[in-house]
Amino acid sequence: MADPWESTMDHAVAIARKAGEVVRDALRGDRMVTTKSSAVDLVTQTDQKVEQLIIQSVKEKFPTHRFIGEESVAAGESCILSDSPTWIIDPIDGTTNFVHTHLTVTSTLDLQVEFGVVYSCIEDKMFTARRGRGAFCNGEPLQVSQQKAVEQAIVATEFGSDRDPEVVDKIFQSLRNVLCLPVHGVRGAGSAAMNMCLVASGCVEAYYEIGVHVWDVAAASLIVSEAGGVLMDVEGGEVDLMSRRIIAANSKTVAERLVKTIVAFSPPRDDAAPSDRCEDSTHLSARKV
Ligand SMILES: O=P(O)(O)O[C@H]1[C@H](O)[C@@H](O)[C@H](O)[C@@H](O)[C@@H]1O
Ligand SMILES: [Mg+2]
Ligand SMILES: [Mg+2]
Repeated sequence: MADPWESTMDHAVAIARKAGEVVRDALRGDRMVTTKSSAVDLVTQTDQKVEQLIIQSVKEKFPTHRFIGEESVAAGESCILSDSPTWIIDPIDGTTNFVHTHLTVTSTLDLQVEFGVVYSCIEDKMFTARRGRGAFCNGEPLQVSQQKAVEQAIVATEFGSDRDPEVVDKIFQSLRNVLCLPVHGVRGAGSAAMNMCLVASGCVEAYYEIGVHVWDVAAASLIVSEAGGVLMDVEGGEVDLMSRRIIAANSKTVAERLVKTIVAFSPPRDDAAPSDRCEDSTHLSARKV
């Protein structure tokens, strides 16, 4: 049966590839860095340029579609899912890697519940998933790891950009608990979306994080699910993409072991009123890197 969203997803893949070209070009030049919710929550002009490139390109083809973009929300736009087709965009997931010219940088585009696209532009890996039709990397099918014993697993996580000592303590308590399960290892790609694509690819058994945003995880969530993986809230139950908490695992067994291990807390939700979000954008002076 013909897929009504096929041409839309093709456009998403094409614009993700174009975004990757812009990011790769920017890596060869200077990057002006400013900060958002904390001194280590970085953003560059390239993040903002790529997000506008994506949004303008989609608006031209699909004028009724809505958007939740990381940098648009940072500039004060709402972060509310509507009944209209809504694109959730992270122009650069792994901005800190981008600023430090590390390798893993992705751009993510998600059209809520229909398809997800994550493009890792340095590796030239295009991760895609269409609801009910599987997950792929450069056209090759993806399948999560079959390892169900968490003691034989590698788990991915990130430390986020909140440096409140009480939050950092909870993050480290979780990390300690996970390491002492024990697990074979803990890894972090510096990009939530890339960590989740590693789960979908069977490279690591699970990823968890408290403090991510909906734009970090929306596209890769569908890629994990379509690769046979499981999404769960850190306290168990269905994941809520606006809650800023997620476990993406190869199986319910591994996900439930992590639920018992993680020290849960609840950051301000992405769909909270702007005044209730801790992400009040305080753009400190720009610096060139
Ligand atoms: O690079 P961005 O899009 O800002 O996303 C990352 C976020 O800044 C970090 O705090 C998280 O720990 C990562 O998982 C995100 O990928
Ligand atoms: Mg991100
Ligand atoms: Mg980003």
